[in-house]
Amino acid sequence: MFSPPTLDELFAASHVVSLPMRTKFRGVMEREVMLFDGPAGWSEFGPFLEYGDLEAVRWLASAVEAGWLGYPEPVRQWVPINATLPAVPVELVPEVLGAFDGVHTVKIKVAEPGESLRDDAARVGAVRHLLPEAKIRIDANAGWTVPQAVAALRMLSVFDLEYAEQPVATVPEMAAVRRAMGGSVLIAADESVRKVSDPLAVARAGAADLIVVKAAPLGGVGRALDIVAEAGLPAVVSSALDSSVGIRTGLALAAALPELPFACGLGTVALMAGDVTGTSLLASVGGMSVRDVTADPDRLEYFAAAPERQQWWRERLRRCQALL
Ligand SMILES: O=C(O)CCC(=O)C1=CC=C[C@@H](O)[C@@H]1C(=O)O
Ligand SMILES: [Mg+2]
Repeated sequence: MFSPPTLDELFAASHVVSLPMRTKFRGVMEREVMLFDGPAGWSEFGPFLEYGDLEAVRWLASAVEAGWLGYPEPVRQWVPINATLPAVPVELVPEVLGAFDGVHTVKIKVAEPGESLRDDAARVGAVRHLLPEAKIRIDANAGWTVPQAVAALRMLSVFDLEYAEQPVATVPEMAAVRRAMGGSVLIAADESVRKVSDPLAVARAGAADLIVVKAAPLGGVGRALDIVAEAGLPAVVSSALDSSVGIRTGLALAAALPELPFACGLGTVALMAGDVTGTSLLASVGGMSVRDVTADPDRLEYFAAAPERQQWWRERLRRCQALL
């Protein structure tokens, strides 16, 4: 029987770092996470700062599973990876994509607050121009209403989209967009899987063609594998903007899924200007080999968060551990 770590064991294994970003992503220029040096390997607890404890506790379950139990047997040793393009101005597109090696698939953020469909079309068009053969997927992070999504997808489909991720917020809205598009653009569910009490509702409602799965928000690799099996839909593994330690967990999920029909969004360390290891998990020639990651003590010290932020994370850990 697995006996989970006590709070004292978690405290003793923990390190809080603040990693600088190269490009603003989710509106932030730095990513704070807590890492654990667990008996089964390094693991990451990095719910975004604004998340409440009930959501954050799933990220802790994932970190405990990874650090104290380890990962399931991989069924593949290499995972195809997409480049991720934040909602940057068009003139920055070549530079941001230049950080990714061997780009066959690009995920582009669209529907950013304060931006217009014209900005989205310019960004997607710039990628299509730069990479005529690449697969292009877009992610609206629920930024559109149903009519806006239908209009946007009709317009952006001229650039040939692999799929559109979370165009709208709710499951019924996702179903409405999917119906309206009639299969001309595939619909992927992200927030409708990872931020809801029932991650299978979207599949049951026939509201998506595929699901995006992220190990930490779903409570770990084991639970994510179960969700994919039960959903019965193709799955894309993606990151939560993690350090290489957290990416390792996503990689374990991608490596263990019986089918992996899409490139995975695990290349996001390329968007960061600092990492906890000198051998970052970065894609090369469009993919990543499955391997372990160890945090480097010098980097943990160099990127250590300010004392008051460490305290904030310890309080969060205390509250979430009580909810596990
Ligand atoms: O899937 C990818 O290409 C990268 C990961 C990614 O886009 C995300 C990571 C973390 C938070 C999210 O806002 C975002 C997403 O919505 O998928
Ligand atoms: Mg998404």
